[in-house]
Amino acid sequence: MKILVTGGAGYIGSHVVKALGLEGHELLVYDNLSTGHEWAVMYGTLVKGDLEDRALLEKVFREFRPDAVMHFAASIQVEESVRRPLLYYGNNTAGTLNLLDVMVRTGVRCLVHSSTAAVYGIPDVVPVAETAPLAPINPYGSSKAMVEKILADLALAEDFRYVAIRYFNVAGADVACRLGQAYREATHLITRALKTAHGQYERLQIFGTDYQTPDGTCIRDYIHVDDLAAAHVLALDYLTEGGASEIVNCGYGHGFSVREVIEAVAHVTGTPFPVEETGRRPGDPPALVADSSKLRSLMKWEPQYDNLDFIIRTAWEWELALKRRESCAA
Ligand SMILES: NC(=O)c1ccc[n+]([C@@H]2O[C@H](COP(=O)([O-])OP(=O)(O)OC[C@H]3O[C@@H](n4cnc5c(N)ncnc54)[C@H](O)[C@@H]3O)[C@@H](O)[C@H]2O)c1
Ligand SMILES: O=c1ccn([C@@H]2O[C@H](COP(=O)(O)OP(=O)(O)O[C@H]3O[C@H](CO)[C@H](O)[C@H](O)[C@H]3O)[C@@H](O)[C@H]2O)c(=O)[nH]1
Repeated sequence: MKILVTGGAGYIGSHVVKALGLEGHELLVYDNLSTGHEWAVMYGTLVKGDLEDRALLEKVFREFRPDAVMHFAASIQVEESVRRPLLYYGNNTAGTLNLLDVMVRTGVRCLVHSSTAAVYGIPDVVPVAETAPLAPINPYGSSKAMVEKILADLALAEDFRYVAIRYFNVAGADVACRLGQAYREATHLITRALKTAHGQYERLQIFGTDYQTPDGTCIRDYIHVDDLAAAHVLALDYLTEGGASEIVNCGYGHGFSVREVIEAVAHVTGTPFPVEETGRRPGDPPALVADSSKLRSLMKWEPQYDNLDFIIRTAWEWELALKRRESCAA
């Protein structure tokens, strides 16, 4: 199949491009390279373009004529979204509207969409199922919840089907160490902790120790990026086989606190590092853990890397490879 992948030069998108390429699909990656990298696109053609550029987007759709779209392009940081809400509504909500408009006008009817656990806000029940109410507590989550609503309305109005996958906390790197997170500044917990262990940062801050959790720090469901990539391939197969529109959670179903992650990073790297306890980060819910039984039963998703130490080890090996790459380039 011909698949157009927005944001395919980014962290998660590049792992999905790898998985789709291995399946033999023909790929076109549409990415503005704001946080993504040309070297991360292992398969297909890269077109540098922005979701805002509707004319270019439409030209690319008319020339490539995709059978389906996978949509990763977005702004992704919870804390930044609290400071810069318009950036998030613009890039994530309005940007997706542009994409959907072009899809409808060029007759492309299948979409796999990156949604997020942040749409739940502070769920009453954890692990949280897809049926839980949407009550985002930060603009990032709201920008994605709005897209879900737009998708539902569009699927009613048009011959259009989608799978929205609500990812929990994506972590780790390609097991063959060719891909991984590569941002100028790390904000995600595991990457930030690894870079601190490596000496890039003086200390790791724990954002909040007074949450209603067993050790007072936030709990998240950390899922290996290649397991998430596999879920995308399954979602595409599901749509291709005529499956109806669906929303599915993707996580392992158990969480780790910030303190537990820090301990695991120190253990895997063999390098204890300075930690500072500080105040809460705006927009953070106390605990997010997935009930992914729907993804497992409907799409036969069977994760392979449900092991925090393994996830951290792949990210650590990638971090060391990235440092070697940077020092060769310097
Ligand atoms: N990382 C996580 O833990 C996580 C969790 C839940 C959901 N998600 C979602 O997964 C998707 C991918 O996230 P990621 O972690 O790979 O982030 P990322 O920043 O690595 O990837 C985003 C990619 O989109 C591109 N991009 C951004 N805005 C664009 C625009 N306007 N036009 C064209 N390209 C644009 C960037 O250059 C980048 O390559 C996002 O939609 C994000 O909301 C991520
Ligand atoms: O230096 C740090 C970084 C993070 N944290 C804490 O670690 C936890 C995880 O934070 P991340 O920044 O790694 O991830 P988030 O949970 O904020 O968000 C991630 O997962 C969400 C879904 O759960 C979203 O989709 C989002 O895109 C993605 O970045 C949070 O409690 C955060 O406060 C720290 O204590 N110190």
